[in-house]
Amino acid sequence: MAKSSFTIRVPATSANIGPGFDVIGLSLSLHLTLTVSTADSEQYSPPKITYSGEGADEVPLDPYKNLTTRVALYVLRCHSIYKFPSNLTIHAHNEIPFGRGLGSSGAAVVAGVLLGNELGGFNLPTSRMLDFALMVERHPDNVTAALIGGFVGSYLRELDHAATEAASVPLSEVLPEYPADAGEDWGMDPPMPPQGIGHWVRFAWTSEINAIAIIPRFELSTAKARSVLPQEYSRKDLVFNLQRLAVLTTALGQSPPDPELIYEAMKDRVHQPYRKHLIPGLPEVLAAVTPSSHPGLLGICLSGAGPTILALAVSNFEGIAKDVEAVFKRHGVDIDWKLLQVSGACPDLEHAKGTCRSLNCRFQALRYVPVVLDDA
Ligand SMILES: Nc1ncnc2c1ncn2[C@@H]1O[C@H](COP(=O)(O)OP(=O)(O)OP(=O)(O)O)[C@@H](O)[C@H]1O
Ligand SMILES: N[C@@H](CCO)C(=O)O
Repeated sequence: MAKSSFTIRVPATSANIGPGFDVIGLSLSLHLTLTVSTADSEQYSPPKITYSGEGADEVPLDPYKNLTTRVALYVLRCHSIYKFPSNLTIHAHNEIPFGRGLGSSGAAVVAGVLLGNELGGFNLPTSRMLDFALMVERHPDNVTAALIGGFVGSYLRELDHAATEAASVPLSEVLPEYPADAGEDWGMDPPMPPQGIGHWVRFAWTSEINAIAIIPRFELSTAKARSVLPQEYSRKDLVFNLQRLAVLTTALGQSPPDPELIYEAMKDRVHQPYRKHLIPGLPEVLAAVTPSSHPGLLGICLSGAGPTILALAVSNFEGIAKDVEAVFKRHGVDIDWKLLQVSGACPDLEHAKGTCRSLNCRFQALRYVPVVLDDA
């Protein structure tokens, strides 16, 4: 009886970093880890999921409802495999809090793509795996940083008419909640992702910069936080963000990092001002903690769609976190905080393309890159 097992580990991510709305993301040292095994047997038995850690009390354990396994099944079905392998067991251990702006859904989606790829033995290139992830989570910043690792910028290619249609299918058709007893008789084939939807580059990251995640104890869904954004922006506000984004992507790779440059470059006028009423205390938090009031701080912003605050700093981590906590407390919001590391940029071309999966990469920080480890 053949038996195989493997582990998939995908990092949390922080998107936007101030001015880079839907463009830049960082992978962070909190993980979603799947421990997977399959075993051949004469009789088919359906997948069994167990789950521990963040979200354990709310995540569905039915493989046809769970986000990660639905994504894996989508990848399998796109390759004409209509059911999970027999005797599949998955234990998910999750350190990424749900709905806080730390990319929990992006990590779950990327884990699903890696799982589908591994179960099917497809050996898909990274760019193709990103296509699948982008059919599910349609802004590229979290999923690209989760898949590639490090400090990453990405854009979506302008698709031709047919590809635009293919990529615009409603999520419910990409990921229907399959009835568990439907067997292979699904009706429609799933929509194939167009080729080469997302493109990315990994920026340099200075290893002395750490990330403080100050995490309010309430959830804010990305969908809700996106629904409050305007459809149009003034030229003034767009130029404000573009100027800062251009500086930020290089400034965070320079050693020693320059607090004056980075603090200003992490300001934003595209999403944070519109989200402030969803996060009590946000404007005060952003105004109260500066490099002059808190030496060691480089910059501060909303992490992803919030409500987590991301402070980048080289020292004084606890002092910064405690003062943000005090501001939130005045607004009746309790928080938890974590000191996290960001993966760095490896100058090796293979790594820069995101194809390196080595755990022994000499660039220490690459250990946060998502990995599939063969435990067999
Ligand atoms: N490990 C997981 N397994 C299954 N479902 C998950 C997992 N992680 C997240 N989800 C689903 O994703 C939802 C959270 O997604 P949402 O996009 O609102 O927030 P987020 O990804 O944590 O934040 P952001 O996108 O701003 O960084 C959860 O409520 C849950 O339904
Ligand atoms: N760029 C996205 C990230 C959400 O995770 C947003 O801010 O809505």
